[in-house]
Amino acid sequence: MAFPYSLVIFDLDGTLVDSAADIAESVNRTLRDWNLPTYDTPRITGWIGEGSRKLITSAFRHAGSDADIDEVMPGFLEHYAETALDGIAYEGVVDTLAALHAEGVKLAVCTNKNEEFVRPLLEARGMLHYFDGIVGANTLPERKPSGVPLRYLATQARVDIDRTLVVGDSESDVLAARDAGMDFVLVSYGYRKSLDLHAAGAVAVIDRMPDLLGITPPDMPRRYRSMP
Ligand SMILES: O=C(O)COP(=O)(O)O
Ligand SMILES: [Mg+2]
Repeated sequence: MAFPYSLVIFDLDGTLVDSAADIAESVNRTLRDWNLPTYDTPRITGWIGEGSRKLITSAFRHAGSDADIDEVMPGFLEHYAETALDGIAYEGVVDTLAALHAEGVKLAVCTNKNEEFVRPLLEARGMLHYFDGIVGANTLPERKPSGVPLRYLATQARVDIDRTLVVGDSESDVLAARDAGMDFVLVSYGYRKSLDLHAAGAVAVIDRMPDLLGITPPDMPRRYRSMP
């Protein structure tokens, strides 16, 4: 059966690429620079999802520091750049992108990672050439949980919102997809916090990316469905 959407917009961290350990390392290097305590990866993973500034702010506040984050950011972004290419694609991701691409489905990335880190990472994992559109945290005036970057990508791809699917792992993805009025699929393996996967209104919850190829959309267009 043909894939039921014409455009798929993927989240990056925790959806396509497992980057938590590298992000944690860049946070800890920054904490060390400021003589602050460091944290383990699961703890830091809980702060990922709303961009690098929120992430380092959470880390510094938990460490008891009230340092001016404007002063912290340059060093953090340097450490982030040092580790940004280390993320590993989750199992089956590249094959799934290849299968969708071969079917003529357009593909895009919408992430709260800064744009300058996105292309090099996708390139390093052999995925860059599959994507027509890429939006990072600093590409547009608004970022997830706003639906603006998702709508921008659909407009750019000339695909209707009803024919666009969002695939993500966290609260930001759910809120952005709902705001944009787009269907969404959640991966169960990512970096979500308190999100209840099965109550979020997803078209499907998948444990492995290749399962995306078998999803069936609801019969009813999204605007007629009740929201949770
Ligand atoms: O870097 C972040 O805060 C999260 O990035 P994501 O939107 O790709 O999950
Ligand atoms: Mg994510």
